[in-house]
Order: sequence, then C-alpha cells, then structure tokens
Amino acid sequence: MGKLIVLTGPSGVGKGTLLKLLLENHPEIYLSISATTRSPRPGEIHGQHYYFLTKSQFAEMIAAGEFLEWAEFAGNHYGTPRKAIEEQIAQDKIVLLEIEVQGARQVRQSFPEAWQIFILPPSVEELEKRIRGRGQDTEEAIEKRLQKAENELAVASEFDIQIVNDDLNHALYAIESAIFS
Ligand SMILES: Nc1nc2c(ncn2[C@@H]2O[C@H](COP(=O)(O)OP(=O)(O)O)[C@@H](O)[C@H]2O)c(=O)[nH]1
Ligand SMILES: Nc1ncnc2c1ncn2[C@@H]1O[C@H](COP(=O)(O)OP(=O)(O)O)[C@@H](O)[C@H]1O
Repeated sequence: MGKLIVLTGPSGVGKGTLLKLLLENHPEIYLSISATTRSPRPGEIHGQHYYFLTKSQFAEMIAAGEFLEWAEFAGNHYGTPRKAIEEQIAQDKIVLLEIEVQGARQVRQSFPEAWQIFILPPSVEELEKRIRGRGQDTEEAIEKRLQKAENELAVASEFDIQIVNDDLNHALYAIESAIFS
C-alpha cells in the first residue's frame, strides 16, 4: 500500500510554493486535485489547479459521498475527491493533499494512518506580508484568510510534525525528510 501525506497550515504560509518544489524533485508523488466553488484566479486551469465547480455541482458530490473530506473556507467550499486517492494508494503511490485545517482534521478521523505536516510562518506579520505580496486576493478575501489564520495556528500542535517555512529550502528539506524517512 502507498501512503497519504497531508500538508496543511494557514493560507499564504507557502504550501503551494513548497508543493511545487517538492513535485519537481519527486515527480513520482501523486498530488490530489481538489474541487472548489472558488472562482479561478488568473492562470488557474480547470482540472489542473482545481476542479472549479458550481455550488450545486459541489453539493451533488457531497450527497453522493464522493469526498474524502470537504470544508468551507473563506466563503467557498473545497473538497478532496475520494476515488483518485484510493486508486493511487492502492497502486503503492505516495499521495499528497494540500488542504486547510478543518479538512485535515477530518482526514485524521477517516484515515488515521495519514501523515500530517503543519506548515508554520516565521511570524504572523510575515504571513500577512506573504498573502498581500501574492497580490491575487481582494481585501475582503485577505481579511478572511488572516482571521482564519489565528485559529489555525492555535491548533498546529495537533498535527504529526510542524515545519516553519522561513528559509524555503530548509523547509523543503524538512518536508522531504518527513516524507521519505
Ligand atoms: N479542506 C480542504 N481544503 C482545501 C482543499 N483544497 C484546497 N484547500 C485549502 O483551501 C484554502 C484556500 O485555498 P485557495 O483559495 O487556493 O487559497 P490559497 O491557499 O490562499 O492560495 C487553502 O488553505 C488550501 O489548502 C480541499 O480539497 N479540502
Ligand atoms: N520561505 C518563503 N519566504 C518568502 N516568501 C515565501 C516563502 N514561501 C512562500 N513565499 C511566498 O509567499 C506567498 C504565498 O505562498 P503560497 O505558496 O501561495 O501559499 P499558500 O499555498 O500556503 O497559500 C507567495 O507569494 C510565495 O512566493
């Protein structure tokens, strides 16, 4: 059997950046593609970054039990389609989920053998700088993400391992060590 790795932590902490580098170094890792009701950002592609769904399409998937986990985050829904994950794990693959904290908690219940990594920012000030620096969200979306971050950081210790994303390469190395050791 393969293994399930969950990468979680507040929005803007650098999960997506770390993930991209991790996949470049380890193309054998299978990255789960989530479904969301959020609108695509410029350059985001349906079926590659997310499956961009309407609220009713998302609700149908919930009703059909097609999500391993799903959560509401900053006014939109996000969920992990179950089928692809189960297929990849059955094929001995390392499967990676990049999801927010509520969803990661659900995975802990339904898939306790998953290994859960929480990415921390060097400080809350730096987190805000990164979210703003990305320049892709409205002020309202930024405020929602920052409010959420406070509660999320408070539960970091629930997860198997905590990694501070200060120096990007140090954080990447720590993630690789956690996955492959
Ligand atoms: N629970 C859950 N969270 C997800 C899923 N996909 C993405 N997320 C999380 O939803 C949050 C918002 O994602 P997004 O709108 O892409 O914004 P960003 O992370 O700030 O770039 C992030 O914390 C993601 O990790 C999913 O399938 N399930
Ligand atoms: N170690 C780091 N040092 C400085 N900036 C970083 C670091 N990691 C990520 N960033 C920057 O922070 C912003 C948010 O990163 P992103 O990967 O989009 O976060 P997330 O996926 O967790 O929301 C991006 O502009 C990214 O370039």
